[in-house]
Amino acid sequence: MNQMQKNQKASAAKGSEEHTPLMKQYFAAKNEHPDVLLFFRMGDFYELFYDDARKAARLLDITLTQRGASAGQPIPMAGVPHHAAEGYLARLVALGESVAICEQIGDPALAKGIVERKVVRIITPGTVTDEALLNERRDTLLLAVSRGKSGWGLAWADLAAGRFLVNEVASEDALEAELARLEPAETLMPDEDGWGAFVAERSGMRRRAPWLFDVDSGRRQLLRFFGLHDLSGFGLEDKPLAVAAAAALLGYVEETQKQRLPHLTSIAVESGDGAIAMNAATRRHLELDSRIDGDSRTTLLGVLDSTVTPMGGRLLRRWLHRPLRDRAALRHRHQAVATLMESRAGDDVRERFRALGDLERILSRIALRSARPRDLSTLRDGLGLLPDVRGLLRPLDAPRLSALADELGEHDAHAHLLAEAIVPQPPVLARDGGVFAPGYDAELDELRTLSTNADQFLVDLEARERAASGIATLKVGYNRVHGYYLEISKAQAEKAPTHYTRRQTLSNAERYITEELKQFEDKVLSARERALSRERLLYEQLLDALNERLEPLKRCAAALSELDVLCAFAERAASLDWSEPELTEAPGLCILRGRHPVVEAVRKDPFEPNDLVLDDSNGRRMLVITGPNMGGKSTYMRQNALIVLLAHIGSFVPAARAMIGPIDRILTRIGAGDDLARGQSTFMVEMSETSYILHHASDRSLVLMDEIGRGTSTYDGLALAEACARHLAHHNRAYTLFATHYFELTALAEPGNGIANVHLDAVEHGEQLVFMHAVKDGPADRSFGLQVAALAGLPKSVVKQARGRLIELENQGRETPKPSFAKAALDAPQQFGLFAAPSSAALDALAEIDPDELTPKQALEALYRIKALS
Ligand SMILES: Nc1ncnc2c1ncn2[C@@H]1O[C@H](COP(=O)(O)OP(=O)(O)OP(=O)(O)O)[C@@H](O)[C@H]1O
Repeated sequence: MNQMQKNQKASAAKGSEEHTPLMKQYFAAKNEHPDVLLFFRMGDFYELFYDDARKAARLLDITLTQRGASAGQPIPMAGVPHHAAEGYLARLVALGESVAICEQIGDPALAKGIVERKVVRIITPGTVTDEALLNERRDTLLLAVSRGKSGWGLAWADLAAGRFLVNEVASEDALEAELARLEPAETLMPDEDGWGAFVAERSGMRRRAPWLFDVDSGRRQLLRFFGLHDLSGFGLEDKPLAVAAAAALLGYVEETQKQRLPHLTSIAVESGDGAIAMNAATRRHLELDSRIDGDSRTTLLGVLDSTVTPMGGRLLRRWLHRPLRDRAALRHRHQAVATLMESRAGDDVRERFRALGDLERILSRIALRSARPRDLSTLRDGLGLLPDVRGLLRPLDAPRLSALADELGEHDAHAHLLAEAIVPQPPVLARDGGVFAPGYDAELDELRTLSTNADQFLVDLEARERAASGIATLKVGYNRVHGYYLEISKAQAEKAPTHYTRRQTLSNAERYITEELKQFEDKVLSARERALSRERLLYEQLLDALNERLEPLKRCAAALSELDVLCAFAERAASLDWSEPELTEAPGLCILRGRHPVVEAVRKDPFEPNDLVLDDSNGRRMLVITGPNMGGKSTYMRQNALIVLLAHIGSFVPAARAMIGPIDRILTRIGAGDDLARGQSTFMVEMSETSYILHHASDRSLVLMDEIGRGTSTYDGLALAEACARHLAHHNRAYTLFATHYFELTALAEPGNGIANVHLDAVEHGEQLVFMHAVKDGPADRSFGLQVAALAGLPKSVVKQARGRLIELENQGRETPKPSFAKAALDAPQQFGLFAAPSSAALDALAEIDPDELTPKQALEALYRIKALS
């Protein structure tokens, strides 16, 4: 029980007799929903009390006041206006808070005592479906995790899109990777000990009673929910942990939404086998869609996402986080992109899509019966585009595009229905009517005619009564409370005919009703009322008709989303000069004139393209990359990973040519900007990420290692870096890019052992240092560390002092033999010339010389000789 609950319980218990009836009602509702903020409807406001009020005041920056006292204690209170509640709810949900909405149920005017109130809905970060509470371009997921002997079960649902998926994973690492991929807004877990911090400390975590994750009752629950006899159709028979998670998730959704969920019609298994595996660290390091500094534009998604519709944008994000291994499917995507680009049909489709809207979420709202009139008009306009889009796709020769054209389906009847039913620009809310077009429903038209003709009747009546009474200023009016009236100014009131009955007295006028006006009022008002209820009925019927076609309509929305993404790929490829990658069956990576898509996009100066060739035949599986700070090592490594990733989502790539063999994983160890936030030391994180890589990399994995070992003392770091490099090269045999400042590691490269050196260069122009950014074969010959430090604005005196010390160190290094730690620390048997001493021939020659015996000329010649030997 948290502090808030204790306070409230104490306060409620202290003197429940003395609590006002209203507060008793409040406590009853609050006790049922102790863990969420309770929005308690009072007239035009939602009020929050006690700790809820304090919390809301803090989170929403609203005023904390007091509402009298109950049980002798002042009641802290904060409130938000009912009409503006959506904005506040959106902020709370974005902060990971859940809110129970307690509405007034009865009519306050009719209630004896206080009006009845009831919690009608609980809004939680993972279950929201209201347009205003959702991020347009990001899936909002609710996820449940179950735990068993064989691993973990995951189930996640996107209620706003009507998707429900499950998976099982065997290791904690895989669980963490899935959480990083899916980024759920809310996660349900059994309330038990022993969860890793990456689960237990996630924001939006909700602990639930462990028995809610029971497999057997979970299976029964799923069968009941989907109305099935067995779960084999979903492929869930041998996935008990996934079943348990799915049932826990459904239970929570039913509990909070308090309504049916007809749009969750099936569960799909999304196993990890079909995707290129990327762990949480890799997703972070590659800055796919977020950066530590929060600038999402300078991420891969920021550059790549030129989708026109929000649903296309969301699909692209999903693709980016789940690169495929199915090369046939990828080739079909590449071919579709090439065709859209060459034919320019992509541009035409995109043009049409600008009017498309978010059909995927609209269909969910139709299923949940919360669709608003403008959702229906957007759907109408979207369906109206289909013939055109199909026409654009038909002539194109690409199997995926033909398949998508088919999946769009035929929805003419429903397009027609909507076109006939809805006025061109319907109102925001269905409540006030005016949604249905004239001619759609005869009964509605008749009722509307009645109220329209009423206007003429009133004009006539006014004229007649003026003439009969002789009061020229008499006028007919209407107000909500008193209905229709005849108004006469105070001065003329005496002339009012006797059959006028007084209805209302104002300071300067009297208002009357007549029998005729009363009859008219009943007829018109009831016509209006009946027209409104007729519209409500028609609205429900329209939703019914659309719900009958929900599945084909959902398939249509999915096909439109995919088309949007493929067209965006075509647009990007054309605008950014990207080329079609070749997915080869032969292993290896050959990327010619590759570029970093994000660095290229943000740089004002041209980007220097670089090649990467890794395969067995040329003896290069690992590149040791050296070069100055700022030389471009990290950029080079990441650009190759991003190119591989882009190829595996179906996009073209920023390279002149890319031939890419089968890849099973992308693994990275780069930088460590967010380590402190994660409560581990920089070095600890570095080592645990490295350990993960050494345990998981295969000969089909692409591994990036950036400056490993730098987090500890030089010799420890160097020893570890070399041992890891050797393990990766000889044991994992992964395709590895290994950037390092330890020049000693360049000695790892030997003919035939799969390791090669490349370097990046800089040249000094007087005081200036110019980075070439070109990757060249061979090791770097110097580091320019001090020059870069000077560029960074280190005080001149410090740089000067460092330069002096460097010379000293270098001289010492030459004199003192380096410690022979390497053999002991490294696990590999081979001996590498780690700290290659000056060549022994040169030393021998030096030993033979007696300087006292030499003339200056002989000394100079000897020096040249020794230099040649070294
Ligand atoms: N191929 C390139 N063409 C043009 N500019 C580049 C290229 N590669 C890198 N750069 C520029 O150089 C900057 C530094 O690159 P990067 O961070 O990759 O260097 P680094 O060698 O990894 O440095 P450090 O060793 O200090 O981490 C980049 O931010 C980018 O602006």
